[in-house]
Amino acid sequence: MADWLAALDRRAELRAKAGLTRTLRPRAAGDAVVDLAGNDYLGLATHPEVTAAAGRALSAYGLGATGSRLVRGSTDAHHALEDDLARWLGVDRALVFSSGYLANLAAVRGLVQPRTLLVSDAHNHASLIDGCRISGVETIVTPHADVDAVAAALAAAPGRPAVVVTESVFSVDGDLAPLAALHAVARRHGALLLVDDAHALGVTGPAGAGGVAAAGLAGEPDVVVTATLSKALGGAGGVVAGPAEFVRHLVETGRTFIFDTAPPPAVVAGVRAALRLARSGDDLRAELAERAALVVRRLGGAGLEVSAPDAAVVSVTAPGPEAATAWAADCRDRGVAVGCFRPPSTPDSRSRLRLTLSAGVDRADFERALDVIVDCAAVSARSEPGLRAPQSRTEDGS
Ligand SMILES: Cc1ncc(COP(=O)(O)O)c(C=O)c1O
Repeated sequence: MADWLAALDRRAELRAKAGLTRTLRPRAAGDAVVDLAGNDYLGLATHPEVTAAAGRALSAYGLGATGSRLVRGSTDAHHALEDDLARWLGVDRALVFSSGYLANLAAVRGLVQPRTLLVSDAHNHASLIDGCRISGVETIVTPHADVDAVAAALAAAPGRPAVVVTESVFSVDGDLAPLAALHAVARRHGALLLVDDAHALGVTGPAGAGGVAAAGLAGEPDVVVTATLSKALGGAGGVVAGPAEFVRHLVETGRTFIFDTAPPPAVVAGVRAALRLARSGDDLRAELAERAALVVRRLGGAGLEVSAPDAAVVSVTAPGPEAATAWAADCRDRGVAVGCFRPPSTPDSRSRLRLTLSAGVDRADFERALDVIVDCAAVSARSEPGLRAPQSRTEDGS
């Protein structure tokens, strides 16, 4: 075997020894699993209005955008979605990207000047971390959701431009950032606040407008919002939203906008239809909140360690990476897909199952899935001494 391939094999062996092998599992169209692993929070990915809108644009424009918007031209579908996003988020202007990852890279990089200090939460998503890295400026990583640490970092850099970088709903445990407090601290120090609303858009805030809107910060001139269009909106793509001058700056200088093929018009049109449904989806959001509380009652009641039910993401602690893998595999064998998060996909050394809730999953299937997760924890506990066996069902069956 060539040297470089042998070196890769050795690294794969090390990952395997640490229980951190990643493998691709098959997924069939319309498979019958109960999906607690995807991010289709409102069940809009398959909504007939969404797929019909995408189908019409597919017929009109074809499969792909065929180029970046600056080179190939900017379709009505892209502009219409951006106008709707800007109105929904309460900002001047929005710009779509072909993924949330690329939107975050552009947003962070677009906000920095040579002397800028970035202050980034320790639990931030990889795309924000990479945005800080490619920006090439000093980055201080502050302990998770620690407003005092953010204040101290800003106070230690008087007179320097600074950006506080955070998610609103953190992607691994679903907990909320203290956005109002972070904004107050940022403003006191003349810093900007960049918020990734990926897991909040459509799920929290007035008319589902996300965590920034929920914190009363929509349209603030020192706040920039990013989000993915691939979770509650059920499609693909990302958005950066904020002051018109900043969006113009990204159109003219954002490398992941300029040098990337635009998101396909069909997806953009589908996402726009999803946005209309998400805005009026208070009933879906109420259902999600009920389900999150039910997870905590059922799994917490069975003695499992569960994160706070703040949004549509709830994590359940596993004793280690191998136990997490076995637990998730057992669930899958019984028809329930759950996320299995192990280092380095976790912000700390703790492995978890991550349950992402969807109002689109049948309620009875969802409740049965919770029983499966508890049962499988018991099975895994027998083969893995570190995993605490759950207690029996609570009396009210929740
Ligand atoms: C918090 C957060 N930001 C950004 C992204 C990236 O979005 P996309 O999948 O559209 O690239 C994700 C995950 O998908 C995420 O969880």
